[in-house]
Amino acid sequence: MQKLINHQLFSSFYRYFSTTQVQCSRSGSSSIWLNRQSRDPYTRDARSNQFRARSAYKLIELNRIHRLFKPGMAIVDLGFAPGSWSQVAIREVGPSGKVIGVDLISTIPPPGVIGIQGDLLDPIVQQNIHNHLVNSGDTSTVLQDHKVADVILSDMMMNTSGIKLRDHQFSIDLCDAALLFCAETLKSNGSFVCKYYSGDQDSALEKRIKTLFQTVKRVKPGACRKESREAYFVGLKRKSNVSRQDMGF
Ligand SMILES: C[S@@+](CC[C@H](N)C(=O)[O-])C[C@H]1O[C@@H](n2cnc3c(N)ncnc32)[C@H](O)[C@@H]1O
Repeated sequence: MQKLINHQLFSSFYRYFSTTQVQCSRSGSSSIWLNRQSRDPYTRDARSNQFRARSAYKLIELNRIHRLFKPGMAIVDLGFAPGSWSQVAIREVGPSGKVIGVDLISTIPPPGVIGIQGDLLDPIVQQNIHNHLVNSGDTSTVLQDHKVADVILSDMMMNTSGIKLRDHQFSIDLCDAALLFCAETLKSNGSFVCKYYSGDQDSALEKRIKTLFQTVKRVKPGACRKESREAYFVGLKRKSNVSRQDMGF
């Protein structure tokens, strides 16, 4: 928990730092970036299929391999802006399902998706998600410990700084926050997808995920940039009766 509090204090500094850095580096390399985008098949496909971002194809591939979604499911999409994962999820679960997207950034959610602006690390935001999952949407009521989501997705990350250690640590903290949220909210046998930036703590994180899920896979979908350290953990079949202590928190 102390780690999460530290993370909260750190995040406002990090947001400032990373935004400033991106602004500086974009101006120097914008033509290279634009050139790469125009030649990228995922960017082209995303545009013609009206996805809000090329990252839709990462989730499409993960779903093709692991069959995460079924019609009628309740999905939580952590770090959903601009919304391409939520577009994929709502298409898969259909009108009888539910997709709740959460992000620090204010974003108009895709049609059919419930959007919540806030920080996953904020307990009020977590309560709000929980309330939407059980239908009331009433944030004044503190609900009991119901496990109600079928799938929890986390593509959470701030702009990367280019400093490997910092990006890795930051992503591991976000994965831990998402994993703890799974422990509170995900149904038995439910699934988890979590983005991480690879580094020396990958195996320790994998071990924590394995305490909560029967099967854990590491996947680097084709749409991830080859040069990027980004990859995903997929946790399948959530075990029941696992405590925070069992998970090493
Ligand atoms: C790579 S983007 C997600 C892209 C999205 N999956 C899509 O396909 O459109 C990562 C998002 O995570 C969000 N994020 C980072 N930390 C967060 C936090 N603590 N709580 C909620 N959202 C967070 C960022 O604001 C950012 O919009």
